[in-house]
Amino acid sequence: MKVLVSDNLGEDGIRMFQEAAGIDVDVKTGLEPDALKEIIASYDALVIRSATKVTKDLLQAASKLKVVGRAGIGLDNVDIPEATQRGIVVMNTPTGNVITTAEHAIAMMLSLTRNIPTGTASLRQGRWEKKKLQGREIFNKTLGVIGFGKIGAIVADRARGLRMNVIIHDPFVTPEQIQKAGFESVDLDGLYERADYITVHVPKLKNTIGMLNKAAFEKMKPGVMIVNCARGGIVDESDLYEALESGRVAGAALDVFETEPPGKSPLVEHERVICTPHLGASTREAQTNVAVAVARQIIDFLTEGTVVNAVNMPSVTGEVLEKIGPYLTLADRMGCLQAQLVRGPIKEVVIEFCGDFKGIDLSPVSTAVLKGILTPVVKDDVNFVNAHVMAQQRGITVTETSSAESDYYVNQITVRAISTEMESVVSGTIFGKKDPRIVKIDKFRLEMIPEGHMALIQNIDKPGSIGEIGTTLGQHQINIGRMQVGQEEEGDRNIVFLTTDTPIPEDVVEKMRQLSLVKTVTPLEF
Ligand SMILES: NC(=O)c1ccc[n+]([C@@H]2O[C@H](COP(=O)([O-])OP(=O)(O)OC[C@H]3O[C@@H](n4cnc5c(N)ncnc54)[C@H](O)[C@@H]3O)[C@@H](O)[C@H]2O)c1
Ligand SMILES: O=C(O)CC[C@@H](O)C(=O)O
Repeated sequence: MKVLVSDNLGEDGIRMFQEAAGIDVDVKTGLEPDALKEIIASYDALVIRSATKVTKDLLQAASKLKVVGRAGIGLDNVDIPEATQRGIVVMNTPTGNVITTAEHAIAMMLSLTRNIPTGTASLRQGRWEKKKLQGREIFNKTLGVIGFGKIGAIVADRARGLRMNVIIHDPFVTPEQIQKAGFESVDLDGLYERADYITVHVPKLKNTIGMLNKAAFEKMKPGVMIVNCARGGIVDESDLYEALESGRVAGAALDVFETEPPGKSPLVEHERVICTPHLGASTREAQTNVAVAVARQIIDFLTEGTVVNAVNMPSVTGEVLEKIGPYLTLADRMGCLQAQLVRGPIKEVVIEFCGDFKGIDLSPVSTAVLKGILTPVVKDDVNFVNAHVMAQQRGITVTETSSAESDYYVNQITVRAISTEMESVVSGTIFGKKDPRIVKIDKFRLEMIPEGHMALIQNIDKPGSIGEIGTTLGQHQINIGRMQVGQEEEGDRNIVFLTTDTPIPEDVVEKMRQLSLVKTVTPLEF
């Protein structure tokens, strides 16, 4: 078996590959995409960090490749759908660098509030600026932590040790879980109003890009300090620059950037901004942890077939996978749909299998539902191995039931998601041999293909209602690829599913919400 390590990997990991029986390892870092494409066909495994781009083009040339392993968390640089399509397992190491990154966020906050980098630079230029560089104590100040996942929870804990008042905003973790950890759960506006320091620890998702923007800065306490050691783009860089200039934001500490490296930007050069070049995970300890973890996972996979921390596959044989594959896709999409339909943190998930599932192992299918529910919230952190544990840690109870009866279809999966605010029920089945379809949402029957950019619209079933939706989208040059209409079993409402060629921008969604016969509009992404 041949392993290619194409990004810098901790020595301990490389040594493990060298010492593993039956494995040959080549370390070739910094290759241009074409050079990598030329050699990839002879490798069974590829080990990366963030520099190598595992594109569709590269995967097409990777005829022997069985596994891609990321030493670290982020998989933004891997075309996961294409890898899945080709049966290539994609793994990451979701826990090895979380302490290190949390410590970096704390270090950045302290350095910022005490002007340490500026003081160093000023001394190097022969100045002694005690008055100008006076700082602020963090004792008794309020730290707002956005995102109470692995890193956010450690940051909160360390800040408590520094005697800060820590408040948390995470709409996907129940307030009880946050209180159980000893912190106060608040809504986002409450956090903006009260926090002296704000640190973000959310994944980069459609709804977290630009989360800290002009509107958010305007709600914050004047003089707030911002820390971003999560992902570039979660804090809008040009809005941050303006907020620094206006004085609303007193300082910012950035480890990550919209474009990396950011080059010479006015933000990076701003005197009240301190920066590091994506060093959050860069400690000897974390790099050893992730290198050892990825090496162990890949060696075990190549020699024993064991799958650990795969984001795109459960631990089953190829033969079983062929049978359950369509159900895994269906379950994942149903979970993903529920995550987008449900308001408030989900407390309970009930998965019902009805009808004939002969020869199908249903436990990975349930896991796929949970993975689908959690992916829009935690992105690459959830996989087939940890989905159940992660659900449990978030206070989500999971129940499975099965019965031989199914009303409309040979078999049907129903997922009930119950949050603090509502209950949503979605049913799905497989059409033909492998085509997932959502066949019921609450009281509406339909046949929806869950893929691409979509919108779910509830409207009054009257002539003209669908026309006004089409006209609004047409006015904004948004092409409708597919439209499905579902009728309420009893009542006067319709449910309309649109698939569009491009995502529907927020302002157009707002316009659709204003239409006279439209009740609700929910944009969806699969
Ligand atoms: N700087 C670095 O080198 C470095 C290293 C590791 C991780 N990271 C980044 O740090 C971030 C956090 O990583 P993690 O391992 O703690 O992730 P995690 O998945 O464990 O936690 C993310 C948390 O964010 C919450 N969340 C999702 N959407 C939210 C929203 N709109 N508002 C508030 N909370 C929301 C989720 O519920 C979850 O609890 C990620 O962006 C990750 O990529 C950066
Ligand atoms: O490999 C790195 O240094 C980036 C680490 C981090 O952003 C991750 O996603 O794990």
